[in-house]
Amino acid sequence: MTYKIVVLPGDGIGPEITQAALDVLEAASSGVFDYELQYEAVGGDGIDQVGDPCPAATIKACSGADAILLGAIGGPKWEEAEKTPEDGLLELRENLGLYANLRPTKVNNSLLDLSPLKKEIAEGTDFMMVRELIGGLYFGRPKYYDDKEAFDTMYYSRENIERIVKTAFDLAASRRKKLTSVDKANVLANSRLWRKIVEEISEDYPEVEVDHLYVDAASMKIITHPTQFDVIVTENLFGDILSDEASVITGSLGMLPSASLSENGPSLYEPIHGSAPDIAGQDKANPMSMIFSVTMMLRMSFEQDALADKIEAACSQVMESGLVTGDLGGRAATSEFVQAVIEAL
Ligand SMILES: NC(=O)C1=CN([C@@H]2O[C@H](COP(=O)(O)OP(=O)(O)OC[C@H]3O[C@@H](n4cnc5c(N)ncnc54)[C@H](O)[C@@H]3O)[C@@H](O)[C@H]2O)C=CC1
Ligand SMILES: CC(C)CC(=O)C(=O)O
Ligand SMILES: [Mg+2]
Repeated sequence: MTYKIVVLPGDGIGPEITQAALDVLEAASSGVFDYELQYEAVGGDGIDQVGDPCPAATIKACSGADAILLGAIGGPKWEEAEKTPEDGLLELRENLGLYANLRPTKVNNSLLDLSPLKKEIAEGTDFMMVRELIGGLYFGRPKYYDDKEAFDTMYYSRENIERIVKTAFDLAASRRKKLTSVDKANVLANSRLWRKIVEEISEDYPEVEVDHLYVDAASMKIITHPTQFDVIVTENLFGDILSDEASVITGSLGMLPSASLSENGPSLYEPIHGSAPDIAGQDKANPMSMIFSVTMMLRMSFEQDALADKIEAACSQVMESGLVTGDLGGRAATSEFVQAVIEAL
């Protein structure tokens, strides 16, 4: 069977790390996993190519794919566009119904030196952040600003909270059976409903231990006690911020992949970071976030665990040898790192 993967390279370092990860996939998968790639435009690339950061043709191609890979979008060139690359990304997520964004923070214990945290704090860190992706402040209407005032709307329906919370409980039940719900229920009405629903749904998962943290305290505990977490579930904005914070426990934002799931359609895999305009086009980007996005795809969409293991083992071997990109304190170019991974396969 030949699987169809739709590739959305996007902007900035997006195309560079996408190509890097696809080179690794091609080298590793020969004779094992058969796929075809279809390239489509999104973000600033969509604006430049067809005047739309979320072209109809892209949505159509994604809807018919077995899986989707996205690099990153955005950059100064399109900041003043009527419809920005970020608007396009949100539209893509909403159109494809990608309600659950899974962001794993897993420290490789043989690469503890890469973490800015003390070894004894970072060692054993392995948690999954489940971020609600198509609700909350990023989508709520009305939304408005002029020179005198501005407002956004934070809105969640019961159904949308139930859906993400159940996904997180299912995941916790399949892991170490601990779920931490992060909210701001001491202040926000949204969070009060969120917390109530978490408590209700917990009745159906007696084997899962549940606790609640306010988002401010959670941001502190993720850094001081990262190993206390197994699955974290939270709303869109909090998850966006906390996952960038969590990523650096592994050494760099450039290490973290994600999987976005819908109820019935294909899943989308993308790094958690943005288009990094400050290093774009310089062969400096860390491609690990995209390589891990590919291995998440192999596991979750195609049950190709052995192939994913093989790619990750080659990456670990290269990083353990000290060959790492600048964000991890090294000097390797993206191309040099990828070549070494391909040789280590
Ligand atoms: N999903 C997406 O496509 C996202 C897009 N963005 C967009 O990206 C653009 C840049 O935003 P920033 O706030 O600068 O966030 P960013 O995540 O692009 O970069 C933050 C910092 O991390 C570094 N970095 C990120 N990924 C890296 C990698 N793979 N290797 C090495 N270093 C890496 C960058 O060089 C920069 O110093 C904006 O237009 C923003 O809206 C931001 C976040 C997510
Ligand atoms: C650019 C935003 C729309 C998204 C973002 O920061 C993210 O998904 O992490
Ligand atoms: Mg973000």
